Parts: sequence; structure tokens; C-alpha cells
Amino acid sequence: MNAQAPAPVTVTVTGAAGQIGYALLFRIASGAMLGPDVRVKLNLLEIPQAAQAAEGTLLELQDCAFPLLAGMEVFEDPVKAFDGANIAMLVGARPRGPGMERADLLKANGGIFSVQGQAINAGAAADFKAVVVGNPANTNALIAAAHARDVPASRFTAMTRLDHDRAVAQLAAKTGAPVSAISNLAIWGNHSASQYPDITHATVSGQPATELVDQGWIADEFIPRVAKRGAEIIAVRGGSSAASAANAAIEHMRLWVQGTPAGDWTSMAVPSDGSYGVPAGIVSSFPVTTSGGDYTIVPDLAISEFSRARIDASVAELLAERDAVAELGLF
Ligand SMILES: NC(=O)C1=CN([C@@H]2O[C@H](COP(=O)(O)OP(=O)(O)OC[C@H]3O[C@@H](n4cnc5c(N)ncnc54)[C@H](O)[C@@H]3O)[C@@H](O)[C@H]2O)C=CC1
Ligand SMILES: O=C([O-])CC(=O)C(=O)O
Repeated sequence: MNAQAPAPVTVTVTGAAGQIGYALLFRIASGAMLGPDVRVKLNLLEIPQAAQAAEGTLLELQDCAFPLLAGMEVFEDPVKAFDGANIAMLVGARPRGPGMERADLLKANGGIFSVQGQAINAGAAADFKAVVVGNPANTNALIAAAHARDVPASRFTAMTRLDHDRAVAQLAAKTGAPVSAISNLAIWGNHSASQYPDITHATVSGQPATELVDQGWIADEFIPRVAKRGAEIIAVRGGSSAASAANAAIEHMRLWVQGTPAGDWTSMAVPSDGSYGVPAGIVSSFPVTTSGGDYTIVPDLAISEFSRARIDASVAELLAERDAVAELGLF
């Protein structure tokens, strides 16, 4: 090893023993997220009941002999797990159990994300960046940011790249074009069934997507199919999306760190700056471009009446979630 090689990037992964964690860790260690020349140190955070399973995953990571993997450790203490973290993949969350109301779910996850926000505040690196995958992802990001007072809220984002990829794949299947021909598709709002997958600015091989599909398909098939795809996967697979969610988390962070390609954007849920009438502070999905490790909400897009109504409906749901966690004293 060259003595002057840059220090490895510390990536903290929560919920490391879960199904998304298992699909995520090996690809991060292989260089798929940060590039083929960037060494990584993996900090795996789990609850005590799952820490042994995470230790087992470490053994398998060791057995891969990844040249870029500079260290790895399992933690049960969030303060230790986030100490020096450059990047956090916040996957671990409490799933909805039998008889749990929405407020119970928000409360259980609010407890997790407030503690993790405090731990991030205590010791994360100056260039810290987080993507929240664990549901309800947008509101969990809001809670974590609120408890990390010294870290800019803009560093806490939530994942809607899976929705973005699902939408690209559906549009490709409908038009018969390869996925690589599709650009400028956007997801707005919440990572929930209220999200708005928007093809009004999308192109397929340079041609406006709206010239290739009819409005009936967009409203009655495309939007509900993408928005309810998580439930469709659960119904067909018998378990929630795992490898596709891990892939999207890698893409989210890869694009944030390495930049979006010229002429295209990605979708990320980020704290609103008031753009497009989305109240400031709400963690809502927008089309964003990225460069030099920063992101920018794409400005000045024309928003049709059809789009406006759908963005507003999803934002209303986010405001209701924010009010619910505020009532619980979590935000
Ligand atoms: N944003 C998105 O597009 C998607 C989000 N999800 C969400 O991702 C989350 C994880 O999904 P899976 O991996 O399938 O679930 P899973 O149940 O297989 O794994 C979750 C893991 O998190 C751990 N965990 C729970 N509390 C923790 C804490 N306080 N600290 C550290 N770890 C903790 C559990 O022990 C478990 O190992 C779920 O909330 C799921 O709804 C899933 C798919 C897509
Ligand atoms: O729907 C779920 O429970 C998991 C999820 O967030 C998705 O697949 O988009």
C-alpha cells in the first residue's frame, strides 16, 4: 500500500443484518458505490438481537477478499458506529407489526432516527452525507436531521431512486426503448403511494415521452403501477424489495458523490428550500443534479395543472407526517 494513499471512506450501514443490508454491503465493498479506486471502511450498526448475524456477514465480506475493503466492524452503539462516518446508509427501521397504527410506526422509527441523529451530531465527519432508506423514509430523514443540530440539514436525504428506476423501467417497457434512452424523468413528493412519477419532462431517445404514450396510460397505469410497486413486489415475491432497493441506495449515493451525467438528473428526497411551492424544510422528492458532492434542485421546470395537483397531494401527506411526529415530540 502506498503510504500516501488517501484514508478510506467510512460508510456506516444501519440494519446491516437485514435483507437490504445483505444486498448492499458486498457491492459497497466492491467499489460499486464510490468507485474502483476508493477504499472503504464499513461500520455495521445493528440491534443486539441481530448483531451476531451481522458478524456472520463480516465473515463473508472477509471471504470475498475485496481489495478496496480497508476495515469493517459491527456496532450496537450508534455513537461508535457513526464516529468519523463520511457516509451513512440508514436502512434499519422498525417494520409495521400486527395491530400497529401509523402513529405507532412513526413513534417507533422516530425513536430510532432521533437517537441516530444525535449520534451523527456527536461524531460524523465534516463531509457527512446520509441517505435514509428505512420507512417512512422522508419523515425519518426529517427527524434525524432535527436531532443533528450541527450538521447541515441538507446532508440528510431520503431514497426515491428506487421509484425513479421503477418508473424508467416501466416507460422503457411501454415504448420498447432501452432504459439507457430515457432521461429527465422525475419523482416528486413522498416515498409512498402518494408519490408523483412525472414524465412531462422526460425524453426517450431525445423525443418527448408524452408524444409516445397517451394520457390515459400515464394516469391509469403508469403512475399507480410505479407508486404501488412496493406492494406488488411484496404480493408476488412474498417479501419486500431488497436487491432493487439496495441497488437504488447505491445509485443514490454514487450519483451524489460522483455527479449526475450531463443532460440528465436523478430523483432524491431532500429538505425543500421552498422550490415548486413545497414548504421549506419538508424532505420531499425533487429532480436534482449533483456535482462536486453537492446537489441542486432542478430550477424553473414548467409544472402542469395535472402535475401540480399530484405534487400538492403528496406534499400534504408529508406535512401530515411532520405534524404527527411533532405531536409525538420527535421533531
Ligand atoms: N425507500 C425505499 O425505496 C425502500 C425502503 N424500504 C425500507 O427499508 C427498511 C429495511 O428493509 P429490509 O432490509 O427489507 O428490512 P429487514 O427487516 O430485513 O432489516 C431491517 C434491519 O434493521 C435492523 N434494525 C432495526 N432497528 C435498528 C436500529 N435501531 N439500529 C440498527 N439496525 C436496526 C433490524 O435488526 C434488521 O436487521 C424497511 O423500513 C423498508 O420498509 C424497503 C424498500 C424500499
Ligand atoms: O413497500 C414497501 O414496504 C417497501 C418499499 O418501500 C418499496 O418497495 O418501495
